Amino acid sequence: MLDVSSVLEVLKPVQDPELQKSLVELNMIRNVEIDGGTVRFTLVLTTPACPLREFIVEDCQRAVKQLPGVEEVLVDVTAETPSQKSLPDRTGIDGVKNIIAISSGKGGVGKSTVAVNVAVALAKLGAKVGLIDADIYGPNAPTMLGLADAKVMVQQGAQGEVLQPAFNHGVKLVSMAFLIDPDQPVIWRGPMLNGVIRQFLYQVAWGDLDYLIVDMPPGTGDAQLTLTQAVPMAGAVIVTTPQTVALLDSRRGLKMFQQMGVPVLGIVENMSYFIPPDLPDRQYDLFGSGGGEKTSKELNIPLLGCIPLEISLREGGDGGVPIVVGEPDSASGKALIAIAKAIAAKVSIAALTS
Ligand SMILES: Nc1ncnc2c1ncn2[C@@H]1O[C@H](COP(=O)(O)OP(=O)(O)OP(=O)(O)O)[C@@H](O)[C@H]1O
Repeated sequence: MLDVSSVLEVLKPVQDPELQKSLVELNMIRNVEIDGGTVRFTLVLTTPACPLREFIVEDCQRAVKQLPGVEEVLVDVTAETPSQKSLPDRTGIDGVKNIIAISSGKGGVGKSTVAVNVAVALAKLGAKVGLIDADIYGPNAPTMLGLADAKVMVQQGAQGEVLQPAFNHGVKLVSMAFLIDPDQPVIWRGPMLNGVIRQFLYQVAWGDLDYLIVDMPPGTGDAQLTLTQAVPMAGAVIVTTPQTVALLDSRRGLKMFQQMGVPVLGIVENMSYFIPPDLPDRQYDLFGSGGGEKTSKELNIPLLGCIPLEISLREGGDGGVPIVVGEPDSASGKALIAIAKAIAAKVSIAALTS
């Protein structure tokens, strides 16, 4: 007899491939309905950016089709991103589920490019996303998001004055660039940074967010400490290039996050190889190869992906149309979308298993 409990019974052995637990036990199968030979249910994933969405749906369909009398299995897929656990000594942000730092040991390795494209890719996949550009040395996220001329507006909220973030490509943005005078030397900007980071966390009308991405200044300075001491973080991603110096610097960053109790979700290797625009099938290892993989193995941190050096990626950044929107099928576009999915998966696993 085809009924709800027999459907749940055959679905029990189907596991979330990353959490390695039963979908039924994780309460990811809901609203089972049976209409003649048609079985319909909702699969609630832990992130709209789930990289294994299709596989999970197929596994569910295969399992239910084993039941006699089933002709059709319809799966409605939705997502509820789990929230990172709050910590006794750190204050979360109301409505913001997961805060992720994008960090690098040194400047110019493509940290902002990764932060912006990951944010936009997650938004495109259906998540609610915010981005804090906390980089005092090169606050270029507004340009990359097509918001170079935007201003953050101050509004009177219930809790006093709040900043209204700028918005484009599905991402809410606040940036140091909206606040600083570009002609002022960087040395004068440093002292204001800590206060500004707190303001960007707690005095912005973020609304509900699945992910708040923070584009950090390079290195292991005060901004990192302020952030990791203030809010509970879902994790940090370290961007590096294949060059050894960049790798050494990123090790320092890794240690700092670990000491502050922030999980390091993985390493992203940028500028891994060069793809000439006129010879898109060729690949040149300009800075040597395999550095990210080697570090990932040595430090036992996952390698989330490798991004090629591609002219269209820089052009997308300069033109305010991130490559994951402008040319999602390019090599770097694909790499960045896969990295966004990998980050989302790691965050969900951490939230559900910690
Ligand atoms: N894989 C890539 N291919 C082509 N250009 C890239 C790539 N990654 C980054 N760039 C370009 O390199 C420049 C520096 O990148 P980005 O601003 O993202 O680095 P950053 O680490 O955030 O630097 P900073 O520390 O100065 O903020 C930008 O012009 C960007 O478009």
